[in-house]
Amino acid sequence: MTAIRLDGKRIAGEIREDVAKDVAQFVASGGPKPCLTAVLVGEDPASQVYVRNKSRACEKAGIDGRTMRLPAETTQAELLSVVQGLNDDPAVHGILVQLPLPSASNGGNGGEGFDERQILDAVDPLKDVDAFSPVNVGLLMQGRHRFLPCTPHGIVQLLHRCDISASGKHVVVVGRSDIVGKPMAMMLAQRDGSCGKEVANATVTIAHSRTTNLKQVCLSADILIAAVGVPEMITGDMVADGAVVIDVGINRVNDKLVGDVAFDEASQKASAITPVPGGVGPLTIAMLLHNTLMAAKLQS
Ligand SMILES: Nc1nc(=O)c2c([nH]1)NC[C@@H]1CN(c3ccc(C(=O)N[C@@H](CCC(=O)O)C(=O)O)cc3)C=[N+]21
Repeated sequence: MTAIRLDGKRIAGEIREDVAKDVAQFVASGGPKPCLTAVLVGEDPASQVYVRNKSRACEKAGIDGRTMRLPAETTQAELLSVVQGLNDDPAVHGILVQLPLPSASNGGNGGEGFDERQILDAVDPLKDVDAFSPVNVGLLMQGRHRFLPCTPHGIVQLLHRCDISASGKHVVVVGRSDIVGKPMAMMLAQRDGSCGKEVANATVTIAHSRTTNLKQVCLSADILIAAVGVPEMITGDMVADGAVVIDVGINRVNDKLVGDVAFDEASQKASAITPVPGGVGPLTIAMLLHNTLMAAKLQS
């Protein structure tokens, strides 16, 4: 089988157009211009690229995309007070603290390294467009979400818009991060998904680096979602014939972007697969715009 390429970039474009129309309507009806402020600490080149893409996407959607740049040596207390200031600023609807924060060896927090959890916990849950705050994670767990985390939500939108049902299927999520793996599993297992029942009601397995017999587990997946951050770790022999493969990995290897899936091999087995770049990444940004508009609506 040769897989269909799931065009995340095109679908992200559709979502961004929808958001732009909604923003225009919201503003025309007297709402404030939605404003997203990204806080970028230090000079990590990958983070700079991401933050730049994001602010360009904001402008195109009619959203005020601001970036606050702080030096790596910023202290934990200073960063907390920056977040507090954004919480208190009524003109700011969405706050995103770009991760990872600079490590101790990169001079983060004056060489001590940041307590990332404490920073993320400080973001007002109503402005938490990443959905990283424990309040929003808890609401998601209970099936009464406000914001959905951008990457898993983008994947749900992709499946929905490509008419790929997860209902009753076995989904294997490789990776258990708070940002992707855990919320992804929860969203697909839920009774009422964010796009209706077709992208919900899955039987979900979370696999990870300690999973015994990872290959066999992956081979049992109807839908295989790779979110491990290891370049091309999922090889063709781990993909069942006809499976749908979603690659969340964005790894820079010798100046080239590669996913967590060995794309060419996996394409020989899968029925559908997302490329890297042009797959899940652009959807993450589209859903961030969606959440920013939602934040502006919630606050006005
Ligand atoms: N608080 C926070 N929230 C995040 O959502 C967040 C973060 N921190 N830190 C970094 C990661 C990474 N991330 C990406 C999003 C889109 C692309 C993306 O659009 N990628 C393009 C390629 C871009 C390129 O060429 O470099 C693609 O896959 O086609 C990549 C990476 C969001 N992150």
